[in-house]
Amino acid sequence: MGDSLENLRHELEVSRHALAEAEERYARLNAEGLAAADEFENARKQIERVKQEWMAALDVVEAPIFLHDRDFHVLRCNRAYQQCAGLPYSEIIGRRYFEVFPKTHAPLRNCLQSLEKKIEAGHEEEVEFGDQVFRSRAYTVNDELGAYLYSVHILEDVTERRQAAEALAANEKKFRELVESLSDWVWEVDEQGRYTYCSPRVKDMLGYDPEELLGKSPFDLMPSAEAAKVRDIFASHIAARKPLKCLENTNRHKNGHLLVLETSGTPIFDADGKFKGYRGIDRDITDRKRLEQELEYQAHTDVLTGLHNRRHFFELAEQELARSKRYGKQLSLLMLDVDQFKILNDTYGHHVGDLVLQKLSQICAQTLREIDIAGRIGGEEFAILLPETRSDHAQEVAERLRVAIAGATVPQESGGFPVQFTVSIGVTSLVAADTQIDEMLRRADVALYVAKEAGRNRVCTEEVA
Ligand SMILES: Nc1nc2c(ncn2[C@@H]2O[C@H](COP(=O)(O)OP(=O)(O)OP(=O)(O)O)[C@@H](O)[C@H]2O)c(=O)[nH]1
Repeated sequence: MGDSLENLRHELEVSRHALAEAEERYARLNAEGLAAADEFENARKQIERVKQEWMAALDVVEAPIFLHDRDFHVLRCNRAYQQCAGLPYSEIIGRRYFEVFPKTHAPLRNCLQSLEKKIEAGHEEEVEFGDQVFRSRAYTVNDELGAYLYSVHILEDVTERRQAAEALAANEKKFRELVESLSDWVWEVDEQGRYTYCSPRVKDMLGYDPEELLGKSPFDLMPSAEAAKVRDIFASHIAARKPLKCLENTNRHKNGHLLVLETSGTPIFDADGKFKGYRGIDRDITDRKRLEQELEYQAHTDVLTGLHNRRHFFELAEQELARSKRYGKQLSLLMLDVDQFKILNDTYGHHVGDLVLQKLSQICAQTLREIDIAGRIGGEEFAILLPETRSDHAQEVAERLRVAIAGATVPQESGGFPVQFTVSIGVTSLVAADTQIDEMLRRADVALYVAKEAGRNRVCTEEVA
């Protein structure tokens, strides 16, 4: 009995201890529980605040943004998304985004890509929605262990950018077609004068593919003497950043022949005003130059004899007179007339008369110097200007001519004896009082008249006292 009481007391004592411990543990746990509940509540509030801040931040973003789950149900969306969808927040959440906005009837490709975990973020993708174009970016968000949490989708309105890009591409195409349809060669050079662009027309013009010329300079295409001549002209324009206007230059075709180009261009500057080179065109004017030269030759030349015609002789003579006076140089003039030309024509025919005039011109060309100026100023009347020649030397030249002409013959059409002919020559030289070539011509004419009167086939000089 005593033992069982003792046992009971012992058990009571143990139970009392256990109870005290339990009470103590309860009190401790209760206190911890309350603290945990507080902590939980604080954390919940903090999470809510952060969430609101994030939503507020997303709302100010102009691009539509939404979060969705694996089944494409919208979890959250910003204000821009609601505006695009034309629905309030409450009517969007929980619906599949492609049935709301953009209504593509199926998930976007890049969204599927990121969900399939092939890539963290899907490729950018353009989505057309009505008149608008959006650039879609999709991201998958996972927890630390890699488990899927949700997807984020950003849609950026790129309608204007795309329209601008399309307009630019259309403009570029138009420009390229225009450039390629031009008969001129369009080019660009950098600040060093090296080609950075050549239109395909250069192939027809110079025989080179455009790529062959990139990095080369225009002077590489010119004969070296021409390059040296033109380089200075180009250089002065470029140094002053002046437009190049119709600058003529001779170039060598890839196959070797020469052609004349006309170069025009304007300087190019970047947005900061820094000089970046020139852009312009080259036109092949070879045929035009040839025609111009031909016309000029015809306008200046006597058809029968090939000497300067009357008008051109007077132009050149006036220039020479002015130059001689300016530099104090000597200048002499010969007036030369075929003797009895009328009889010669009447006797042998007009054709033989023409041959006489041609023969006489040939002898002049052979006897005179390069700088002498010979012109046919009347039917059988010739004038010869001898620059830097004083009177006695001019008389010698005239005498040499007279003798050479007297020794020449022209054949007859009928095959008879060759025909001889003579000339009379009047000589005069520049004096300080002369202001126009007419004054010298008048004196030479007087001398010529004297030569004719004195019996022809002779040289006479009209000196001024
Ligand atoms: N064959 C030929 N004759 C021409 C040409 N131009 C002028 N004549 C002739 O040249 C002749 C000039 O004759 P004139 O002015 O009387 O002089 P000329 O007979 O030479 O006599 P002088 O001068 O006194 O020695 C005319 O008969 C013209 O018809 C031409 O291009 N060809």
